[in-house]
Amino acid sequence: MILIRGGTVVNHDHSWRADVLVDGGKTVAFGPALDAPAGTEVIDAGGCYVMPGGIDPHTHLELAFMGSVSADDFEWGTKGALAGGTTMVVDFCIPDPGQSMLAAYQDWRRKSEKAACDYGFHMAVTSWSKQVFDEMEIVVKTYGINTFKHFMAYKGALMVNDDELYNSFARCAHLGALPLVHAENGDVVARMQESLLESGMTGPEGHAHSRPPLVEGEATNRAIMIADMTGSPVYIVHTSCREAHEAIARARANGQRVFGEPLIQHLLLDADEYQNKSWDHAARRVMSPPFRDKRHQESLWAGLQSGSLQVVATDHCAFTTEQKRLGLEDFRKIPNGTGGLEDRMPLLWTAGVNSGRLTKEEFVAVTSANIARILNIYPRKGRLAIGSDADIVVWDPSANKTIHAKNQISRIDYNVFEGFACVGAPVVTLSGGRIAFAKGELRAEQGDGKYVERPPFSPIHVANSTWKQATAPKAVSRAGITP
Ligand SMILES: NC(=O)NCCC(=O)O
Ligand SMILES: [Zn+2]
Ligand SMILES: [Zn+2]
Repeated sequence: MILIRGGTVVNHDHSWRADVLVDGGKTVAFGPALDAPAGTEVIDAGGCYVMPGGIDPHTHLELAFMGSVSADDFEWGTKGALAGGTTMVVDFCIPDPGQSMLAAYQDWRRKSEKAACDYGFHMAVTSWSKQVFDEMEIVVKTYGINTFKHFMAYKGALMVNDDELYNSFARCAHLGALPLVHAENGDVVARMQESLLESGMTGPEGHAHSRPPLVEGEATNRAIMIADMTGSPVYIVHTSCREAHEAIARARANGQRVFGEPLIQHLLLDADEYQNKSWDHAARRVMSPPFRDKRHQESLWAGLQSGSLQVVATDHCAFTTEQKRLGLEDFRKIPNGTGGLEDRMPLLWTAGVNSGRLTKEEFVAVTSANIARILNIYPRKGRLAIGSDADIVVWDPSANKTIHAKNQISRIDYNVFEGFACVGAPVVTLSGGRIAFAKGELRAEQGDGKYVERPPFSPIHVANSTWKQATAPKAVSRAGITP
């Protein structure tokens, strides 16, 4: 047993002073002054907040992508996560061209055996066929995956067209699953890339110029409207700009079930980085969508404050400088992706809670509770309650941590947040009832994490489909043919 003594318990809707008792991987009791049964390990949480461990629903660990394999695998990615207060990741299972979803799932289960914290998968739909239609049902019913990812970008590789989106969203609606979308107009990006290269722009700045906010705003609108026509809710990953946020906010104001996920990178890092004279510096920051200017960052923060954006993730897809150099001659070949798993929670606390943009309860909402509800694993995850998984972070709001690549757990040789000074960090992370990280020391081992199945037909899905059925066009019943 573990007793967390003297802290303030913070859930997304309420905070109160309580000790927390953990037993057998679950949270079993709360109270103002709990006794420690014999043999109990006591954690002093005086002056600290005791919160649900973070859930990062957007990672790419050991992903074969753009001619390389992302450098953080399930072991190092999840160890970094735990050191930063995140206790569950959801990674994207992406079938190779022509590979069945079932085979891809087996590959991901093999790769993820090394995970040090709990994990789940989203399944990517990269083409449409009878086989895909059939396999989606197995993925939901047998593998416990209730989310399907669609790329509107990466033309010639992962991109799907509107017809495929429509078919897949409709299938998701039927199966009680939620479609996720990478929303950038891949056709337009490809044309802009060609013209920038023809004009002689080969460096990483070309990556940003080929993916302006309009490319994302257009695709976000399109995905949202296609989802509405199929009767499905939809979740837009890595929402990076005002145009995309406004599309989501507008749809929500119209009663549509749409969710938006800004990344910590897009909240904090500027488009200016791509103008840096150092090729390596700029290339290390190449990701899709690219970083934006302050106007967009302010819009994303406002979305988190007002509730029109619900989740902060990382899209952790880390490549070394050497891997980035695959694109030295042509920015299209720079592997897309950045890291952030270890840093998301301290950075968001510092820039969000310490600035007054977010309350500590809203911090819990956007780092765990909201996504747990969207993924239909709440309150097992995303809440401190009796019977919930003991995935807990003891958070010291006065702890100082300056981010340096030389101290990080990630396997890459730099950190896009290098030098950021954080105030607020985990002192202890419990994962599945065990101390995974304490006072700077990582205790979790590879393989400690468990695969988390997620049932379909979340309350959100049920409400949405009930409403859609009630408001669907109905045939007019007529007594006979009128001559
Ligand atoms: N985001 C990014 O640049 N890399 C990972 C793949 C994706 O999410 O698009
Ligand atoms: Zn993406
Ligand atoms: Zn991604």
